[in-house]
Amino acid sequence: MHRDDAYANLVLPAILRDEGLTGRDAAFATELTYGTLRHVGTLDAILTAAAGRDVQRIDPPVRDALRIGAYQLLHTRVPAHAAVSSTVDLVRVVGPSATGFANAVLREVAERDNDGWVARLAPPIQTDPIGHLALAYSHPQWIVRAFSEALGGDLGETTRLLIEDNERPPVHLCARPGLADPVDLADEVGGAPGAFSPYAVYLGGGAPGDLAAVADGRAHVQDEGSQLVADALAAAPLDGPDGRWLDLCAGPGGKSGLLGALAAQREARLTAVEVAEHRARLVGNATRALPVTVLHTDGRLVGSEPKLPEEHFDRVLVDAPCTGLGSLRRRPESRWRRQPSDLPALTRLQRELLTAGLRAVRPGGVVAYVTCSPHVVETHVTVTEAARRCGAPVDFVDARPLLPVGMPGIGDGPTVQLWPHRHGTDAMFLALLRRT
Ligand SMILES: C[S@@+](CC[C@H](N)C(=O)[O-])C[C@H]1O[C@@H](n2cnc3c(N)ncnc32)[C@H](O)[C@@H]1O
Repeated sequence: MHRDDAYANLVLPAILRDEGLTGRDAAFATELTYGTLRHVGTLDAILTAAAGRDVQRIDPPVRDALRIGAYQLLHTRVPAHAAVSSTVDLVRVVGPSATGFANAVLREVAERDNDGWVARLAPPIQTDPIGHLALAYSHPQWIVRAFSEALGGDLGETTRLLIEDNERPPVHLCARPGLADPVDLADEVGGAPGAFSPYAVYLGGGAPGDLAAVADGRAHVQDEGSQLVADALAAAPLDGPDGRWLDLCAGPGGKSGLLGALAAQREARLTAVEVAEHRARLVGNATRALPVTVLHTDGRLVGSEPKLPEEHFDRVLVDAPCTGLGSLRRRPESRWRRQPSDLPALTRLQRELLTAGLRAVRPGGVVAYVTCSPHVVETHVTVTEAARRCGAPVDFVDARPLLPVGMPGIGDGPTVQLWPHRHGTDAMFLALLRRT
């Protein structure tokens, strides 16, 4: 993972298959991999202290073995002697000259539990709350700062969010409207209907790729929050025609799948735009048999691409590329890959795509701007800037009444922010804008 910049959720299943690991062994290997990747920031601080030298100066294969060993010692019920000896056995393979060193470092790590190490190494919460939370809950400081800002500076809530990010989330399915009933689907897959989305099913366990309902297009894998924001766009009140829907950033096709199924029920047609060729193909697969036209092009070409005329569409979704800080639970390595320096290029693209969406919608039509990030620069700042610069009059629509009745903690409007620790969803942001 560290050497090749790979993604755990893509690489690990193939490795487990190649190694013939199944059942409890596969589950344990998965927990060690995901857990170590999530906690690596804190583990590295602990290993640096235990080794008496910067962990970055340890030979990478030995360093990775030590991280896995420290994770076992501090976060699992594996007995300390077993964690140390299995890690030393691993070091014997990847760096034989370092076995004595690894043994000494891990014995030092085992001297304290995780809380003991945090108490020793983290800066005091009173003087450096961001630094404290970053070390205690293994997130980069800039991400903790961004979360805290989006949560109005509430450190208690920020802490709950960081804790939630370190948990493995359940898989959510979307029972496609008109094609599957969520209660029946929950029975079929041994899951439970979702708490908020009328289409959601929480999968109890097992691989979603093996499910007949997913294979035959009655359902797809999709976070419940993603379902809610797509549904809110479809539910926004509209005067006049309602047959032309547009998804300007469609790949890999989760929201297009749900919008396409809703469009089928309402005799509407969805145009799904995606700039990356392989992702456009995924959108095609995800929307087979639905009233969806996939367009492999740049969404910013509204007005110059003949199939994307200005003032043409009734409902437009701009599910913009973003840092993904709202779905760190699902991608254990991503918090360490993302950098604050990613923001300027991303926010510029977000602004340009939202501006294009606002040009594509007809007067009276609705645009939903969505990110799976709660970073205020990607949410409120982008929306305000795009609305100001788009050159057309736009109003905010209060999105809250378009979420399920009584759903708590979605913000003070007119935009909506969902949270893993409040709703069990990814941290989806939704702004609804109407061209006047
Ligand atoms: C957040 S993802 C969309 C997720 C998707 N709506 C879903 O629910 O599955 C953003 C997508 O926008 C695409 N994208 C990036 N720049 C684009 C552009 N200029 N025009 C169209 N699509 C773009 C990315 O390739 C990526 O697939």
